[in-house]
This record gives sequence, C-alpha cells and structure tokens, in this order.
Amino acid sequence: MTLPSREQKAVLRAERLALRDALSPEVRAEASAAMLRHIDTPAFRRAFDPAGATVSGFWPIRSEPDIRPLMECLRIMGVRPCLPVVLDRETIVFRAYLAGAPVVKTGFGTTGPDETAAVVDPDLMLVPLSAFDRHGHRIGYGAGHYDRAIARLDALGRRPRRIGIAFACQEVASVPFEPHDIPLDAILTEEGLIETRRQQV
Ligand SMILES: Nc1nc2c(c(=O)[nH]1)N(C=O)[C@@H](CNc1ccc(C(=O)N[C@@H](CCC(=O)O)C(=O)O)cc1)CN2
Ligand SMILES: Nc1ncnc2c1ncn2[C@@H]1O[C@H](COP(=O)(O)OP(=O)(O)OP(=O)(O)O)[C@@H](O)[C@H]1O
Repeated sequence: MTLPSREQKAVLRAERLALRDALSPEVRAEASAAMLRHIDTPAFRRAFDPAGATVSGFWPIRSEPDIRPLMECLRIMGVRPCLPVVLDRETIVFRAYLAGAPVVKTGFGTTGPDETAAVVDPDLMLVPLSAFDRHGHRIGYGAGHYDRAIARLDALGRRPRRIGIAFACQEVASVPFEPHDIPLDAILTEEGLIETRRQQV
C-alpha cells in the first residue's frame, strides 16, 4: 500500500533528521568546513554569480550544518547576506545581515537580525532541509515556510535561485513531490555540489 505524500514526507523527515542528529558535533563541524571548500569551484560558479547578489543563509538550529563561515566567505566575494526571520506560523521574511550586526531570538528557536534591519529579497537562497533527492525535491521541518517564501518571490518575478544545504546522509532516493513544492537548483553537501536533474512531469 502506498502512503499519501504527506505521510511519506513525515517518515522521510523523521528518518533523515535522526541520521543527522546522530552525527557527532565533531563530524558536523568537519562536514560544515568541507562545504566551504566547495564554493570556489566551477560547479558553484555555474550555479551562481556572487557579485552584488543578496543571499539568504541561516543561523543553525538543531543539528543543521553551520554555514556561518561560508556566509562570511560569500560576503568577502561580494555577496550581501541576509537571514530568515519567522513572522508567524506561515511566514518568513529575510533581513539584511550586516557584518557584525547584533542578532536576536526570532521564533521557532531561530536567531536573526533585529527589526531595525532592512527586509530584503534574496537572489539566491541557501535552504536548510531535512531530506532531499537528486531531482532537487526537498523536505523541510514541515511548516511550509520556505515553500511559501519562494512562491511569494516567484510571484513577484524575482525567481531566486535555490541551493539546498544538507549533509550527504540526508539524501534519499526519491522525495514525494506535491504541487506547492518548488525544486532546488542544486544541493551543497560536504561531498560537493549536486546539480539537480529536473524530472520531466
Ligand atoms: N536555521 C534555520 N532557520 C530557519 C529555518 C530552518 O529550517 N533552519 N526555517 C525553515 O522553515 C524557518 C523557521 N521555521 C522553522 C519551522 C519549524 C521548526 C521546528 O523545529 N519545528 C519543530 C516544532 C517546534 C514548534 O512548533 O515550536 C519540529 O519540527 O519539531 C524550526 C524552524 C526560518 N529559519
Ligand atoms: N505556497 C504555499 N501556499 C500555501 N501553503 C503552502 C505553500 N507551500 C506549502 N504550503 C503548506 O505548508 C505545509 C507544509 O508543507 P511541506 O510538507 O511541503 O513542508 P516542508 O517542505 O517540510 O517545509 P518548509 O518549506 O518550511 O521547509 C503544507 O500543509 C502545505 O500545504
């Protein structure tokens, strides 16, 4: 019997988050550092031109990769970093993250710039995820925050590029795809950048 997509996603989310939680802090730190080594590569440059671009990262929660050093490296490459903040159960916006700016608690256990920071629209989103496949289909924490944020920017004609950020152990053979899901262009893991193969539907 085949489970509905929502339930399949819940199973994959729990399974892959458990694998991620099982990585030791040392292994996570080493893998996060390895991700940084993959941004100065032809594949990354094919995926994205950093000059003057606004890029959303994230302040790590739970057992997520720590991409703060990667964000600082992108800043040096000419990127304007921003971070997501949760406005309510359905909505996130992105606030500019100026070098050295203070950060505050921003809901759901997250951390980001305070309300004095400018709200900006990213050209590239580095998207945290629970599980992904090679078609660029992803599962987050189940709130739909990123799906809605991307849909809003797409509707404005901004069409931000999206690169998922995950450890290699979060890859699964296939993520069920629902109409509101917006595929990733690529996924960055400690093993390198995976350029997604778009599925013909
Ligand atoms: N680092 C980081 N920042 C982020 C996200 C993220 O995935 N990672 N988000 C991605 O959307 C947004 C925040 N959304 C989130 C949604 C759910 C949970 C979460 O841990 N949910 C718990 C239930 C907690 C509760 O209801 O209070 C859970 O899933 O067990 C965290 C963040 C924006 N900022
Ligand atoms: N563009 C959208 N408009 C309205 N509802 C949406 C949209 N995108 C997702 N949702 C809703 O959000 C809920 C969670 O979606 P889903 O299971 O795909 O979350 P997720 O991909 O794990 O979360 P996230 O996007 O926060 O990482 C679903 O109930 C879905 O219907």
